[in-house]
Amino acid sequence: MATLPSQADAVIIGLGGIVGASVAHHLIEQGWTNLVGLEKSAIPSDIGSTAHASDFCFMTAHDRLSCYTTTYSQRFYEALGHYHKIGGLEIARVGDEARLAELQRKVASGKAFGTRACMVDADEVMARFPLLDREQVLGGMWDPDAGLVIPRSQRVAGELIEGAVNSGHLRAFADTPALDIDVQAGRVCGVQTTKGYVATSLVIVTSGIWGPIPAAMGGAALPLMPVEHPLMFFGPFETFAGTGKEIGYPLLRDQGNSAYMRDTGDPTSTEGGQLEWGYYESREPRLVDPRAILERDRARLSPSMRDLELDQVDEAFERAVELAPILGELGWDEKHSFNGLLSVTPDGGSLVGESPETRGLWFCEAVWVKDGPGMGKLLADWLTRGHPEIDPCGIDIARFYPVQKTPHHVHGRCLEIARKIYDPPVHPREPFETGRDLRRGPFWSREQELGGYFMEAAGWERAHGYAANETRLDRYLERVPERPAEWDARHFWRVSNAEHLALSDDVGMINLSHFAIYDLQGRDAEALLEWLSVARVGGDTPIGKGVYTHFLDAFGGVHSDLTIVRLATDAWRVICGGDTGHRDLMWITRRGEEAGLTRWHLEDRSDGLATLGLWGPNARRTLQALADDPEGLTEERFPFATAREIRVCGLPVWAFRISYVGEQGWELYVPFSYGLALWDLLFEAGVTPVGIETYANSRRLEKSLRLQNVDLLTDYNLYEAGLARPKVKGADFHGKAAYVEQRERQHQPAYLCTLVMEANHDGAGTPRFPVGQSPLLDPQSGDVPVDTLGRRSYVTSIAYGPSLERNIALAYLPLDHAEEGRTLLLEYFAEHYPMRVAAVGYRALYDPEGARPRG
Ligand SMILES: NCCCC(=O)O
Repeated sequence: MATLPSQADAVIIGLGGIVGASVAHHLIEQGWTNLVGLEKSAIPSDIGSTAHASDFCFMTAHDRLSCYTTTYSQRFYEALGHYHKIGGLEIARVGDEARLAELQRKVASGKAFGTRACMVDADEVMARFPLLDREQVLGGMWDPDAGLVIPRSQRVAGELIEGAVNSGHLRAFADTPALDIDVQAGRVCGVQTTKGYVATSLVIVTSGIWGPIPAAMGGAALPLMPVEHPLMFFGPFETFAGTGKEIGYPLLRDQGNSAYMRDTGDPTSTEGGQLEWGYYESREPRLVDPRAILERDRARLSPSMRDLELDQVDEAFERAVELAPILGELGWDEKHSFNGLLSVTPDGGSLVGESPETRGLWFCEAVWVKDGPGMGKLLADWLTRGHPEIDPCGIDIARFYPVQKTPHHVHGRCLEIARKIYDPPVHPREPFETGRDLRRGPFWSREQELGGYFMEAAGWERAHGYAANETRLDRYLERVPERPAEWDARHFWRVSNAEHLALSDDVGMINLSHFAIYDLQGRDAEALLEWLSVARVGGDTPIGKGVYTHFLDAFGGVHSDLTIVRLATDAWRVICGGDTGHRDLMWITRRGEEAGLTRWHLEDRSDGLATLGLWGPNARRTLQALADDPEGLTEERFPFATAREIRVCGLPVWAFRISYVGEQGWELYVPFSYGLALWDLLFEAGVTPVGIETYANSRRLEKSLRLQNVDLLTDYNLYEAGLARPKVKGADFHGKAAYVEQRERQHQPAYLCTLVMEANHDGAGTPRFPVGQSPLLDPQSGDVPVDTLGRRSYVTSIAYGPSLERNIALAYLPLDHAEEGRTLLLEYFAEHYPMRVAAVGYRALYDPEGARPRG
């Protein structure tokens, strides 16, 4: 038996599944040579989710990263000779028009993110999968590249590990659980195992449903819960007996019933295979504590294969038989049917990247078989090059604030996600029901009284509009179109657009308490912020000056979009969006450590300072009427992009003259205890409360303002995003070399453009107000434009702008399409809407000269 080495460059905990094996394979491919893999069971694992997985690969999803990792994985399996591309069907049943519409939306996502899915009618569904009752089928989606990992992803894991071991760069240890992770001064130092201790500065946890256990050993919280997933087998099913086929029909998803189905041809048997039917419990999913998973010797089949109770599936199974009567005819194989455990997370995304709690503790968790090799590649890129080739913001473990990783929060959200794995179609604006009322600004009680329509972001409750404004602003509602299509109007309140107009006519206040606010001070604070920022924030930057800036990754990709205000010679206030705030915090601390800049102190003010945006042509007049020093608020004495302390009827307010809504005004920062008083003063002075919808969507799009992780991604540089600065600052900064190289190019491969919808009526004459990310098509070719780096054009943000009376969108277009006046087609629920390019690069459509905020 091999002896555990005393030292390794990386230790993988949970090597034996498809994820651990893929991570090892891709690290070695990228030059890593001294890896140790620990597996508590056999190699490949015979107890984890890989061992019982159905091995499906459906290609198409509503998010770009998932399409990227699945496409990579599919090609990877195919190249190994372990992929059977039989295609996949997703069907809608008769009477379920909403499901059919969802499939149309999915086809559009496939176009946006690079898969080949298309709609098919009921006859074609039947031709491809003849086991169904034709009377039940409304139509479907065909994913031609979908398929099955054959013989098994478990076998692929075994082959990858064998190859890695044979390369001499991986030492693999079966039956070797990790007992503890040695962490000293916040850094991983080694792993204690049943076979001894191995020193290492890098641990990668790929333990699947057990992931939270090694995470806790390393001092980290991993927000993941296993959930039961019934899998039933019927047969023998003889259609493909003796044909040599391992699977005969395509994969079939019946999401309206939260179920899927496939045949297992089993060419090794003359009796044939079986029919497999799987179900995602959407009423009462059964979550399992990872610590309560049975040990191997106590489980009938395996720890991740629990016994199935028929009452878990009764109604769904009846519906399954309606669709596929053969399931009722073939006998149920009780002995081999089971409840497979799989991982769910609080937002449905995988958990990848370095733990915020412990340096050197990395995760690649909550990954499906269809994404295993893709995630392995992504993680290897991240560890080797410093960043993956696709922005990992949606899977980065650092996206969660600590409170979002507490057991109560995780349980509620995981339950919601488990219900949504297949059903119902998830709306892009859909709020969570659990984990609400977690973080509330001091204005919350007033917002309640006004009938706030609350949604949640980063734990904060934010009103998108106020019911009370429906009568106060009824004159504006006349100028705001109704949204007759239910999907377009879902989780949207028309009054928000009336508030938008009222703010621009007079003055409004917006609760911005969700901002993440970090005050930095100390000897290295200036050097640190200068090192991270594209813009100059130190040096001769005057005290009180606010600077809009970006943090770049090493390749010049846009990682953070934020504002930094100099508070004193050695102190700065860093203001980030709530959604991005925790990742920005990790970026500041970790890049600082790496640069040896550690003599600074950071105070997180996010829960102590509430923010009200006061904006509109009458903002100054209103504030002057309340301020202790009205003359101090004139244009001359309080210029744009400056900040200082003021008193508002005696209340201590830090006022920052800035605008994200294209109007004159201030962000007013106030200690929480004074928040209600400030709100009441402004309200009594006649200021209209305006929901966050205006700030985050409608006016943002009218001003062509980009949102990090939505329009701004590390996949694109600042020149492409239209946000590069006129001059490159002299001092060095993170990503500068790439930034300078990008600047020297004559053209960029793509440009972020602003587009307006020319005609928004669908084929039935219904006006549409698209939501979500949709592909753009070239009207000549009918294809999505693709730039020279292979990036596809899709609408990153879209909203109706009531001041312009148009749907307005942002999208990256390749150089040869980024041309003002050019028209592209937006695909939305299978219909096409002309979108005219109104601006290439950054130029606002509302008040393009920017006169209003400076007025
Ligand atoms: N558990 C098998 C995967 C099913 C699916 O991809 O829909």
